[in-house]
Amino acid sequence: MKTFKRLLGYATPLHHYVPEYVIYTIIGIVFGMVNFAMLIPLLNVIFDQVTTEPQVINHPVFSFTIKYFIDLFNYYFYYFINTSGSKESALYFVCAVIGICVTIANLGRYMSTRVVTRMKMTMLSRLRTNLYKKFTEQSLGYYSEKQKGDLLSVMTNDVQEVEVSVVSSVQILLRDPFIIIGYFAVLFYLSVKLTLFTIVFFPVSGLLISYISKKLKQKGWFSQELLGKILNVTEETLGGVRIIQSFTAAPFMQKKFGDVNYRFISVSKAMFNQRELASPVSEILGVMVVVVLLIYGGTMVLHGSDLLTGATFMTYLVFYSQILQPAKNISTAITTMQRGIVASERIFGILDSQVAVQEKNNAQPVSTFDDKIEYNNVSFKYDQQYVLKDINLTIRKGQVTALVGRSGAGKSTMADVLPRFYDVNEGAIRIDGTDVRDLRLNDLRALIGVVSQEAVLFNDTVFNNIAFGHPEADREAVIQAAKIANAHEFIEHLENGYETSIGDRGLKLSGGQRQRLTIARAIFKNPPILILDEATSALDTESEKLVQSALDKLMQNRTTIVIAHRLSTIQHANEIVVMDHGEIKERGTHDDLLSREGIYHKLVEMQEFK
Ligand SMILES: Nc1ncnc2c1ncn2[C@@H]1O[C@H](COP(=O)(O)OP(=O)(O)OP(=O)(O)O)[C@@H](O)[C@H]1O
Repeated sequence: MKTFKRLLGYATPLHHYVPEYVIYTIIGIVFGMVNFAMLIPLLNVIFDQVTTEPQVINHPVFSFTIKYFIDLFNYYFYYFINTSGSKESALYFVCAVIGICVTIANLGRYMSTRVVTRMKMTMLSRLRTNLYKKFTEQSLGYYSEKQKGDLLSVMTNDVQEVEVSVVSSVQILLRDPFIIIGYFAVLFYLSVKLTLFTIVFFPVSGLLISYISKKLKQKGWFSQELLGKILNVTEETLGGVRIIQSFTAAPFMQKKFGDVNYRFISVSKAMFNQRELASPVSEILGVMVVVVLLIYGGTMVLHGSDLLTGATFMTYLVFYSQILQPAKNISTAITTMQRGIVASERIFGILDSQVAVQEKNNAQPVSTFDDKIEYNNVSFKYDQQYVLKDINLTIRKGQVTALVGRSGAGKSTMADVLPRFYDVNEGAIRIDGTDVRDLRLNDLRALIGVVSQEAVLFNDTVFNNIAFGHPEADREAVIQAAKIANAHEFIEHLENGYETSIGDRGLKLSGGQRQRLTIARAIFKNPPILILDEATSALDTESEKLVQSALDKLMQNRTTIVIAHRLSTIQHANEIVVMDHGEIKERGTHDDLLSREGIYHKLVEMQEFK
């Protein structure tokens, strides 16, 4: 219930929808009922129950009661017979009333669905927006624990499930009980005795029918498990065709598959047959109920009860049949609602997840970097094991610091803790003496530019990729950045220049072009501190040169931490920090370190650097 209330909260303010919805729904129900009520005069006319003798009926005095409207109808009914002297004109009149009522009833229903659609769309759009916002704000640690597919599935499937199950169930639960109440009121009006009988009989039979059909439907989703087995055997086979063939094991595998397949087929057959039984069984039971009603009510009519005429009884049956569908709808809505609630809980699970890296309430603004970055006794772990152990490092303004070491040594982690993609577990990182955790998060990140190995670009124009996050940026500044990054020339040759859309993740560009665009993006941002993760994959010499010279220009006049893979970068670094198993093992310049014949020396010997 709490989840449900919270979901409705996403459609607020409810008063924008509820009164309108109630009015349209009532119009739909009332005119729908009037429509069926027209059966009585219609049947009476057709079966000759109406005399053409002139009748004196006075125009009723207005009051907001059912009686007034019945009297008004009767007034006109006989008015037409009296003036034309034929019953046909009454028939036309009744048909005209039916036509008008059907139109109004359907208009009411249509308008009410429009209100629901409006409310539904508001709710779904807000849910999606909030999820997306959370995805952009959630810290990186969260994403290493969660599967991307699961998160996407929440954004698509679960939101859709809420749409299908919760919203349509709510629509039914807000409408169909009123329909049932309304129709029961009319049933009482038509025959109290028969309705008292129905009222006892209806819920008992309804529950019985829904119980039996649910039992039949429920059985057997275990065949999903068998389907899984079929997939497993197939996957195993596809991965091992070579082995299967070389061991001439095809017949063996075919038999293995055949067994699983046979079991799946027989279980599925039984399951489908049983499921299909639900519908005829409930239909037969439903008709039985009507048959009992027919016998009971029919006997009343045959015995000439004053209370029930033939036409009234038939109308009664029509009204009664109209109750069955909403009753079924309500029972299905309650079950489907459960599914929707489970889906919403998954959505709320994400929305409620704690963001590990948060800004302090009294965080300090910062806009410049003046002196140094310090790692003071920094230790960090993702899970159990420390990945950074008691790191102490000072990087002075304007310096290039190269981080080198074997794969898994902790270089990327060193870089990631600076812009607070993760918070350190022990020690502190300070920028100009202030702990990064005391700074405003956006200010801190504005100081730092990140150029990663993988050129991450977005499906947008070249311009928007360079001026990422600043669509209003000055065109000249963007072009200038592209020029410095050696990208201007190739951009000019693109179909629409800076307005060319670069496709999904920049697939329309070459590897080197993508990298130069990411460099242009960093140049445009113009941060004082740069974290550069050098690409390891080789480009062709021409492209490599362009990228390298772009990088050199990017690094000019900046403080750079580079996860270095190129000897040229390392040689020019002011300090090389050699990491191993999360610790700084050696530091110094290239020549220093070579002469020490330690880890660095080995790395160079093993040609780890290009
Ligand atoms: N998100 C994560 N969750 C858990 N452990 C991680 C995560 N990222 C990295 N690690 C582990 O932390 C250690 C250091 O990883 P890191 O990526 O910092 O090394 P690296 O020196 O940059 O390696 P490479 O040169 O291969 O990128 C590794 O043992 C790695 O398995």
